[in-house]
Amino acid sequence: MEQDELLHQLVDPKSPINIESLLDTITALVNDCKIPVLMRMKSVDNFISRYERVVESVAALRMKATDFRQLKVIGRGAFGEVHLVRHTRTNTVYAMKMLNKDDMIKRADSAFFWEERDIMAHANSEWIVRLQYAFQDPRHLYMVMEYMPGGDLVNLMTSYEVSEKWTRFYTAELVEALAALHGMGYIHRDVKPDNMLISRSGHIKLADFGTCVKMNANGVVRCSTAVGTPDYISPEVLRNQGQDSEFGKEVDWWSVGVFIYEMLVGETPFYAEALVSTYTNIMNHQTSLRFPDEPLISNQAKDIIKKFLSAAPERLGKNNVDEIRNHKFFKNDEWTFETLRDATPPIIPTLRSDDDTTHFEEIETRDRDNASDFQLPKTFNGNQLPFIGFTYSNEYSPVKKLLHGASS
Ligand SMILES: CN(C)[C@H]1CCc2nc(NC(=O)c3cccc([C@H]4CCCN4C(=O)Nc4cccc(C#N)c4)c3)sc2C1
Repeated sequence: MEQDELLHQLVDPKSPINIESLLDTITALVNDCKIPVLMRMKSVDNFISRYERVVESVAALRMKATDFRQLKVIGRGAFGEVHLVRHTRTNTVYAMKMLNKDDMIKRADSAFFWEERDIMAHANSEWIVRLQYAFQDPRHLYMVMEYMPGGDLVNLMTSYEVSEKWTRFYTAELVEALAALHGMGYIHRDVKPDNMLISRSGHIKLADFGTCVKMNANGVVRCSTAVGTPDYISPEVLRNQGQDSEFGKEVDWWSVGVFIYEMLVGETPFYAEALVSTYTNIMNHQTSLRFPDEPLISNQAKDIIKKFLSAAPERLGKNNVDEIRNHKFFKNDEWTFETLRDATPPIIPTLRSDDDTTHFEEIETRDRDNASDFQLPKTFNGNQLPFIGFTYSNEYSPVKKLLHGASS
């Protein structure tokens, strides 16, 4: 029956008209209309006086920032920070990413977070950091994610001399994580050690999906803005910067080649003082790729690096992931790609408590005086509209229980 179909839309986590999205909508509308200038209009004033209290009471019942105790800043990006937090009701520790809505609106960059939210919410993969909740208030978006107490691989590389044995393990896990992400139809575009985090067990997961993009039916992406960090960016993404270009998931396999080189050599293969020289080295990778005499690198390691750092049409992984898994670099007597998850990782983080942050760099708290740089808009700008539908909870929400009873 039609009502049943509608009922199911209300509780489907992927529906744009599920209950969370509808509550986001009424909240956004009130917040965008609650402007003195606008309320001089009768229709706006009547709407606000009917809904302002309702929206306030709804906000008090929904998940909010004060439900979490801030413990420590563990990361910072262009539009926000990640904090280690403790959910007061359940006492559980999470990593909570906060993105500043004002900055995103000002920079007209308020759509990149959808891929990150959808990937972490629906991946259901041991290789991808999990999204527990997503919520928002008039100033920020919040993503409550599983805490990865081992820190990122940059921190590991600066703390240890990484052997080929370790590199083999972490590269194999990265290959499986990218295979899972590509399997969901996404390209990462910014694969680098900063985005590989170590869990309590010592296995790694991919994080930070802001640069991800969905492939089209024939597995390519038409997109000109070159994103990604210079050192890891592939030549085809660089070459077609600006023009409309097509590229596929092989851009991520290029970055794996850079990653292997960096773990074994200690610096990235195309690094140069000036950014433009790094770009030149990447474009001329056939000639610029060099292996130093020290440290000694095995032939199979050099071979797989060269096969990843090659032109897109003949790059390793272009046809399928198995051509990567079968490369002799991964041959070893401790694990296979099938048993990888049960293998013992090189480093199992030593943790004194569930909120131990010793594996994260100290980050100075930015004393942004928010009050000053947030001014109320002069008229209806629809500044809250880009964020409608962002709120997510993977738990069986009370609404679902209520509706489930009704529709069964
Ligand atoms: C230019 N446009 C198009 C967009 C391109 C993509 C993009 N990504 C952004 N991203 C950000 O603004 C941002 C904010 C906080 C932290 C982080 C990462 C970078 C540092 C750590 N981090 C992160 O996500 N950490 C993380 C994630 C998950 C679990 C744990 C733990 N434990 C830690 C990124 S802003 C922006 C603009």
